[in-house]
Amino acid sequence: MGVLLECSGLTKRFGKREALKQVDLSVESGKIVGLLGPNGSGKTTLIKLANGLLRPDGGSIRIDGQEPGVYTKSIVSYLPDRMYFADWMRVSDMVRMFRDFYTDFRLETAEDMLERLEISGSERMKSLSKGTKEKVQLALVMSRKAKLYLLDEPIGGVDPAARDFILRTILTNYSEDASVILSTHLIADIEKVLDEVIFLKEGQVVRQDPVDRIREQEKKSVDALFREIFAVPMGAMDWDTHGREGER
Ligand SMILES: Nc1ncnc2c1ncn2[C@@H]1O[C@H](COP(=O)(O)OP(=O)(O)OP(=O)(O)O)[C@@H](O)[C@H]1O
Repeated sequence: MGVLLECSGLTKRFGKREALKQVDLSVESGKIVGLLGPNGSGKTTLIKLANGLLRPDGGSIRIDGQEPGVYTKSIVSYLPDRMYFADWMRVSDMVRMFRDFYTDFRLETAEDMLERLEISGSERMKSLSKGTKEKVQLALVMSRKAKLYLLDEPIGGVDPAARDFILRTILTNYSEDASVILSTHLIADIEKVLDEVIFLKEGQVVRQDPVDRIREQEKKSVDALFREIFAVPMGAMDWDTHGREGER
């Protein structure tokens, strides 16, 4: 299995803030990888760089050997952290848009998934709940036969029962030589499907390991390890008796 995503010295700045600092990492094809880290650690920035929505300020990022561009967009299926469609559209319009846009779109897969999720094609996006909109988007993104799926918080807004369906959807809808990179805060829910994890802290990779190795070496779950590495010291905040943050 070859390397599908490779970052070398990857750096991204927003003004004076360094969102990513000299990131080196590689992801092989055939893996489901969790991109994990606290708020502001650089997960979305990395995903946007991989998708060509941002340009690096230093270092490089390559997908299937190429810098993000026309070719990589044809093999990457991207679920953004925010909605990007017009509210007036019906679900069926969205399906049609994906079918027209992407030659690798599998119409039957999309229709089957939406049916299982009990989402009708005639529904207007604006009439759907936030979680249902997310399900529609994920169903469409996973219906492409891509080489790399970049999913930014794919289960953030959906209820626990639907999360399992979505995880199974992710597992069953990518081919063996494809990879999935997903960011999430819901580690306990998702770690059972992950092959590897990448921990990001303040724009740097602090750990990249297969999940099995973490369980073997650390004798704990990824969720427990994450909580340990990223624990916020109790003394960092003082709370007064009314539950408000106290003055320090
Ligand atoms: N467009 C922007 N302009 C300025 N700063 C930005 C911009 N996008 C991201 N940042 C900053 O870059 C850093 C990394 O942000 P990013 O959104 O990648 O983090 P994240 O790990 O995805 O966070 P979260 O878990 O909260 O979604 C943060 O400090 C953020 O404030």
